[in-house]
Amino acid sequence: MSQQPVLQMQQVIKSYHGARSQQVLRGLDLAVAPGEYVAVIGESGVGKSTLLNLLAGLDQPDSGEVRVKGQLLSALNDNEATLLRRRHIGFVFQAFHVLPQLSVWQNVRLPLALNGLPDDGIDAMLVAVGLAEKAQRKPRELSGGEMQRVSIARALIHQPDLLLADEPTGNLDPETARTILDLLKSRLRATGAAGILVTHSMLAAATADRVLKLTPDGLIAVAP
Ligand SMILES: Nc1ncnc2c1ncn2[C@@H]1O[C@H](COP(=O)(O)OP(=O)(O)OP(=O)(O)O)[C@@H](O)[C@H]1O
Repeated sequence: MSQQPVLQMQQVIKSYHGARSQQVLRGLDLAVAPGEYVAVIGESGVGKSTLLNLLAGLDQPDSGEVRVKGQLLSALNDNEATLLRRRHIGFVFQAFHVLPQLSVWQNVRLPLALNGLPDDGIDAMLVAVGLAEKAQRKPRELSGGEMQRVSIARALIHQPDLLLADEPTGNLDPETARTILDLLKSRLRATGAAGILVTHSMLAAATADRVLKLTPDGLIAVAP
């Protein structure tokens, strides 16, 4: 990889110590180049959410390194980790997580406001995701597919380097899911962000450039 990876994991180990201890990730390595779109599939309980939480700096590995834009996450304090996440990462979730009291336009503006950036590009982004005419609507007036369009627009408006998508089409019917996956890919391409799509669905994963299967033995490349 000639450019510095936007995301790099090296020998990441993560265990949980509940009623019984369980090592979920056992020495994971992953590098994602700027602009690359990678899907991670894997069976329920194998550790996909655990992996995403580590990538987002929301949890810490027992050992090993996670770097975002070259910055070692474990070297950052909580405030620095929040700032890195806010500025450089966008999130899309299965449950949308749009704020119900804000309009579509205000939801999309949030990352700009949080980063102290000007309100530029919101209208163009809403056109790009097909929501220009619904800018003043509240989320309760939207369909599931429309809500996911809002969250894609919100995840990319501040031009993050990395987008993390956790089962983004899990709540959508197959036809809407297909449209949303196509939109996600085209918006990633348009903004130049790298993407990590975590999904159960091989059909969804096949829209990415590279598909990795998370297994108890690590990440294994599979043909898209
Ligand atoms: N906070 C926690 N404490 C203890 N065990 C946990 C915790 N979070 C996850 N686990 C366990 O770690 C394993 C991996 O969970 P994780 O949620 O990462 O899997 P997943 O691949 O995302 O699953 P799914 O596809 O069903 O969402 C599971 O066995 C789960 O029970």
